[in-house]
Amino acid sequence: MEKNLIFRKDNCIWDFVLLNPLTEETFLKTLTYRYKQDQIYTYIGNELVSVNPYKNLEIYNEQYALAYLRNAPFKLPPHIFSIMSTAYKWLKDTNEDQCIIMSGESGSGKTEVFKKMLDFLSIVIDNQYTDVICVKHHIKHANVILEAFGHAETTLNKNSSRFGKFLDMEFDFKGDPVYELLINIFKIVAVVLKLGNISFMSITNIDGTEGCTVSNEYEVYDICQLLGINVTIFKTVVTCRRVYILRNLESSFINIEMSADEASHFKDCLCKALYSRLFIWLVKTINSKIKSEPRYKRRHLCFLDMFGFENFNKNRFHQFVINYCNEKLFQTVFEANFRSEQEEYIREGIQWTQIDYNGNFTKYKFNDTVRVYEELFLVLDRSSNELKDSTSERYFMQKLKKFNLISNCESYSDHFSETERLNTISFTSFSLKHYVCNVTYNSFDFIHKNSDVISMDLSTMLYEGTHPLLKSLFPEGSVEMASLKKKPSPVSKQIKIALNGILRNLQNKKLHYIRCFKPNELQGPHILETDVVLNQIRSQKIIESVRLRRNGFSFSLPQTQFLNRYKILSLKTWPISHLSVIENIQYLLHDLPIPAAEFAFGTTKMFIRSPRSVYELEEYRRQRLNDIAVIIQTMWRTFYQRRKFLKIKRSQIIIVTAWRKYQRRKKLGINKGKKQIDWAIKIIQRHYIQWKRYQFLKRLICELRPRTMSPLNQDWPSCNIRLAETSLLLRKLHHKWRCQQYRSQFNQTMRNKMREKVTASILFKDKKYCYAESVSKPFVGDYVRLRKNSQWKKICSDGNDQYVVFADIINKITRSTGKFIPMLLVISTNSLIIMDPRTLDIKYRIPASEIYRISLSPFEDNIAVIHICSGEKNLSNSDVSQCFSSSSTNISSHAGCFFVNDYYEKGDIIFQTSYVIEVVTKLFLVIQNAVGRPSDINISPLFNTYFHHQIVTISFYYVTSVANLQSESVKIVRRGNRMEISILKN
Ligand SMILES: Nc1ncnc2c1ncn2[C@@H]1O[C@H](COP(=O)(O)OP(=O)(O)OP(=O)(O)O)[C@@H](O)[C@H]1O
Repeated sequence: MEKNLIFRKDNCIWDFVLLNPLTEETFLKTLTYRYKQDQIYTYIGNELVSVNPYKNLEIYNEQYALAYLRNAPFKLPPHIFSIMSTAYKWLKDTNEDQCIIMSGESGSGKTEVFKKMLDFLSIVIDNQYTDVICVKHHIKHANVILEAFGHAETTLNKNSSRFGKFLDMEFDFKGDPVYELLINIFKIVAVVLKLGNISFMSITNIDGTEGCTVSNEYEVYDICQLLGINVTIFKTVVTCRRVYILRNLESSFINIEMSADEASHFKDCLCKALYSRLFIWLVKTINSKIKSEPRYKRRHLCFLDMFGFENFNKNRFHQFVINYCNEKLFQTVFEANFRSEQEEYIREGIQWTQIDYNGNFTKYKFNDTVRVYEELFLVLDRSSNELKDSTSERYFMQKLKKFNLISNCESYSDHFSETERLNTISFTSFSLKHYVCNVTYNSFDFIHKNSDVISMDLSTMLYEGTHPLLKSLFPEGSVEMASLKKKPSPVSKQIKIALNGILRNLQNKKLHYIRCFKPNELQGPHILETDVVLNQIRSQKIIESVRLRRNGFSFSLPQTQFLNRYKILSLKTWPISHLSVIENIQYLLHDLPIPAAEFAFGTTKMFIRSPRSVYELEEYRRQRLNDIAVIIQTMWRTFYQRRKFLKIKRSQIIIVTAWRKYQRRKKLGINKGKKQIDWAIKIIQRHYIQWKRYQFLKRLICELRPRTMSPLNQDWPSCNIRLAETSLLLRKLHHKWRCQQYRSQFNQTMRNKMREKVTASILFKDKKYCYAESVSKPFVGDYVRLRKNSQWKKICSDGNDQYVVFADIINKITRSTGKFIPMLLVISTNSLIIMDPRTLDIKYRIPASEIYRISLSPFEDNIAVIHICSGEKNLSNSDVSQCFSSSSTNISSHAGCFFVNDYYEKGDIIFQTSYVIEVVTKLFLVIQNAVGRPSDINISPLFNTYFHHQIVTISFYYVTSVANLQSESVKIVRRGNRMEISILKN
């Protein structure tokens, strides 16, 4: 269910199929209850019953449309959007055209349903195509225009359709409509209105004959101006009748003046002709504009909104035609719904108990009434052709009697009928038995309205007008047509052709029914008149429909089509199965999570009982199609990549072959002359370089011998560029040798100092502004004493262990956090001790084996401490000296101290130790970057290193407060000359 969409609480049943017991009373009670709750829609299986609310309900907005589009119909309360959504989805998913039929009396809400459905479509149809947006507007605009022209107020409905709508929308394969629309003309409407204002005045001519004249001439001028016709001709045509006479074998026309009444009647005919022809032209124009090119087969979604059944006090030709359409439509729907469906069950061998749909209407026979209509139309057409005075209804009635074809039918009765002889039915009236009720029609004007003919003079006058539409509206006015004397087809014929066309159109479509009910005759909200509704329940055979839906099936498909459509839902039937269709369907049904009772096998078809099962089946199919789409995608990608790979492989083979070929050719001595020259060049080069090297070594011996042994001496003779590499190696070797010579002079104390200098150099070189200056200064070792006014203190020195105190760091930490008193941090090879500087109480002790291997203090100006140690193994002196000798870093004196007592793996130490020094230096930068500027964030990192050949992992701890030791690990991997450092959070 959609977010933020609140459906009204609905405790009553949604589907009349579930009604128990099923009687007119229970049906009416449920309908009334739901209507009072504003639940105006209820299902009968896959049909919908709608009761006109006569008030606006907030259930037709975009949110509702999308909710019904996205959800299964049975998940949400009944709604027209649900019917619409089902039809739309079927249209997209199957090749079947869909048609939604709205049926019901005049004022039951059919047109509103139609409009809401268009709203639904305009919401759900994809907006990305500008054509589609255009179409949506066109549909709406066309509907507004057609409503404006074709609706009128009647006693049954304030906005009653006077025309039937059959909207046939073509959809392309993407489910978007593919047509456009164009309309507009108002001048003629203005003429019709103005004609209505014209009145006639009786006059007596000089010869004593009666005539008439237009009393409000200004209207005539307006009309003539709008239509572009001559005023004098107009006045003559509307007041005189031209009569053809034959005198002394000579024919001529004379004008006979009409009385005021005659002229007024004539004017009304003109009005009607103008309006009706304009409307027909409008519909034709819209149809021709919206018709798409029949390039390929598209799917159709149709809506049939017929004018509703009408029964007034006086029923004329209009009602006669409207009710014919209703009768015929109802017969078709009824046939499709009851007769053909039940016949199909029997034909297909489905166990079926016949439903008696004649029920209360045994006296009424559809076919009878429709047949009577057909014959009445026939008589009407003949009468129209024969009759010169087209206003005589008596003539029509006599004709009916004369033909005497229909008077024996039960559905028909008139003045002459036995049953009606004693009744009050007038001579000019006849009565027909309709599926809704008996209706008495007055045949007055039937012939005239059916023939829809206007005088030749009028047609000619209008045809010759300058208004661009008149020629198309009155083509019979042209000289050519006039000579043919061709009359337009009678209305009855036009109606029959149009209706039969529509009904034929319905035959191949899946029909969806919306049965509209009118709740009351007052046309107001909140009132449900039992009699009014009961009559509709009976006339529409609703109870029988519910019974049919309850016992029948909502959906059927030929077995092969059923299998083809749903076989993807079982692995036994898809992709390939060699079983028979029936066996496959049986396997398929077995694998489906839908009860078997929902399906029935006919001899050639499969039947599915409830709409819910059909929907579920479709949902499963849709999901499965998605899965299959993924499989196809994957397979395509695999195929595509493999094809690419094979192409690359082939190219590689071609390149390698070519290369080998080239090598072979080279080896076989092709281009021999060039090879010899190359060889000679190489020999000469080699001799030259040997000579140069000799010269260089000689110079080295001379130049380096008298020099001092100081490792600080950077002098080195220059050399030829080809000897640069050799020169560098020699220089390094020489430097090592000089360092060794230099160190061999040291005693243990000096050695220790030197180690500290080296560490200080690692830490501060290129980082401290005073570094360069401090290099040559001897390292004193006791920097505590160097610091005046500090709380620093050398605590003790016991045996091989030495302690470094850097209270300033602690001081700074505690000052910045504001939580702790100044502390002393003591780092030894065995432990880290934090002490109160005033009392020298040990506050915190961490065993060295657990915490650190290298500790580093990078903060205070002149302080840097690197302490490399291990609880496991001490380094021998030779190891240490080897370690230092491996370092190319200059040993220098600096404030700070350094201890080396490292664990190493044999054979790796030289490389690894120098590497660690490099690492620590880099690490320092990493930490700086990671935690910010050291002066702001006071941390004291403690490093822990492990050496595993080329991989060094250093864990370091940093103290954000004395009591809070946090740890992180840095993984360092050496790749050639490059070192990759990454921080691993613990
Ligand atoms: N769903 C609805 N919500 C609100 N008002 C409605 C609804 N359906 C119908 N109405 C009201 O009922 C009136 C009559 O409805 P509508 O014109 O659709 O009837 P109809 O069956 O098409 O009649 P006809 O056959 O005479 O054309 C509408 O003008 C409208 O005021």
